[in-house]
Amino acid sequence: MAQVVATRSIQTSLLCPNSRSPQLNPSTLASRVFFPRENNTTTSASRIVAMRSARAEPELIPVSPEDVPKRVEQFEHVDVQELLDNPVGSMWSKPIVRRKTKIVCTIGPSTNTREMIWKLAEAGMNVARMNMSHGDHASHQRVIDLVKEYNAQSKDNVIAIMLDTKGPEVRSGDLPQPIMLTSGQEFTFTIRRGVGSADCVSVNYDDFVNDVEENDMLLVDGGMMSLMVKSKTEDSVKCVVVDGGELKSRRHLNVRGKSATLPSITEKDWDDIKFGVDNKVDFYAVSFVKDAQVVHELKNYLQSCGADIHVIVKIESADSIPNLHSIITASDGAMVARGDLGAELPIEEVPLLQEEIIRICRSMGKAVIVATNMLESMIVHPTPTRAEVSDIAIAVREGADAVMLSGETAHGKFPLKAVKVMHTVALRTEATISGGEMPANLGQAFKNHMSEMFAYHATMMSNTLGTSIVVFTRTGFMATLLSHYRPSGTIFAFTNEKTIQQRLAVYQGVCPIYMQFSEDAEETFSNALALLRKQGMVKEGEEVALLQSGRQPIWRFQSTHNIQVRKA
Ligand SMILES: Nc1ncnc2c1ncn2[C@@H]1O[C@H](COP(=O)(O)OP(=O)(O)OP(=O)(O)O)[C@@H](O)[C@H]1O
Ligand SMILES: CC(=O)C(=O)O
Repeated sequence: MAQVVATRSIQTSLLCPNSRSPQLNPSTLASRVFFPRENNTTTSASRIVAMRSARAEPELIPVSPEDVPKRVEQFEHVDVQELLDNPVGSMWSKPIVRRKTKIVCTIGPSTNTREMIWKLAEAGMNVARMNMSHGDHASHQRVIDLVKEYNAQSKDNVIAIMLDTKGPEVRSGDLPQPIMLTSGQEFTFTIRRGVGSADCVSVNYDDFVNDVEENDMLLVDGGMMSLMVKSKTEDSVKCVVVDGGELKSRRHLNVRGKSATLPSITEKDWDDIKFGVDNKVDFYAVSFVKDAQVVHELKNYLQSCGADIHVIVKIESADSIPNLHSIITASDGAMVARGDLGAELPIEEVPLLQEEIIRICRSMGKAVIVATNMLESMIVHPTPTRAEVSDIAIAVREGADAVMLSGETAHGKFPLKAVKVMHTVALRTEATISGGEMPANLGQAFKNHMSEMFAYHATMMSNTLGTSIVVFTRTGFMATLLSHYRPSGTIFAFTNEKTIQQRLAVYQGVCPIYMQFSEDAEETFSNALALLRKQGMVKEGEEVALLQSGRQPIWRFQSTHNIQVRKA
């Protein structure tokens, strides 16, 4: 499967404070982790390659079809010392390390074909996002059908579908051609329709004039250009250009520090939400949520149509910040939508808010996605900037469930490379996050609840033994609970509901697997272990922690709650 590229020894040897490599200083890191690419003498690295080829082939699964011949490169992160020290064979009985942090890809003109959806999925996409600000229902329908087709034929991978609402975006109107704006010149925005000249353009929002005041800063495209408000008339706002540039048609407009007084869910959004219900998407990403009320409204609507779709709130509006707790409490997860967030609020607040939103979501056991500009330069360049790589690493370290690509995969030149970079950086960063210890103190808050207690102890057990966890879940609840304790091993979540399998794709560390449950618990357990062995997800003889619990126990009579250690 796509995420699998290395073996567990990376995690244990690189990061365990008590292992043979106590400190990650640059010299030990270089010598212990990376193979020299060119060496014609017999170094440790070349001996390892020789040792490896003499053994049974390890479970290294290609990241993409293009990677198949490059097997040695995939070993770049194998711990050389551990290979040398361990007797032949022992290393390969440890669990395989999979990427835990999930990748959301926005699908657009660069990726909306069958071939590209398949390639993205094989490269590591976990969630396909459709931005309803662009395209039409027919084009989004094709993408949904392709993702469903991929899921139906894939044995060991599943892609969730996320519909991102347009929301109350304020945009400038159409222009016959782009206009150059220079610092110091005057420029006017008007609520009159159809205006597009060298010194004035329409705005798609009738209350624009009421919402802005003298000396407000208007940002175009999140700050690519800025204009200061000088005066207003009944239907127009006169500005002076501060930072100039080229103004194109239908550009995003934000007022620094202010949110538009528009409903979070517009008429178009309701139409798109209905489209999502008809197509049974897995998630809505709801734009410009300002309070919990709108989340309740959407959830009530979904309940009234019997739709089981989870709601991810996009935190991007200045007004949402004082209500963060109540908004996230009402939702199933949050997205740190850094584009608009950094336009409505001072840009230096973005990293602090990112950390805070991740912290709140983690404390509440909700999914959290970090979005926008993660590999922006890869829209046009084949390699990322170092700052972008660090940005991904920070989101992974902060504990995001998922990181998101926008223009990089929607209209970029290198969508597959962008996913591979994200995959590699996330995997490498995860290897530096120490595992094998007590799970975070989430358990204390829930210690009187049976499910939480079981998830906590299953995590403890698997961390102590260095195993993966196998969990059986009908509703997804136990798998998400385990995810939030962040065990070091993979959470193999077996479910007999396709919708649950798809939804679990966004959660950190969860590998969701669809399987029919038998009436007999024992038979189901052994079917699950056989399937894991057959797919190469665990090795013959590998130990796993097995958990069956939850609010709706599956086998009430035989095994309501249980944790076991089994050999696959
Ligand atoms: N379904 C689509 N059809 C056509 N183009 C798309 C589609 N989805 C995304 N894009 C293109 O990819 C770009 C980046 O996608 P993203 O989801 O970040 O859009 P955005 O945040 O609305 O950005 P913008 O402000 O440029 O609209 C969009 O600006 C658009 O040019
Ligand atoms: C993702 C998005 O909408 C933003 O960053 O503004």
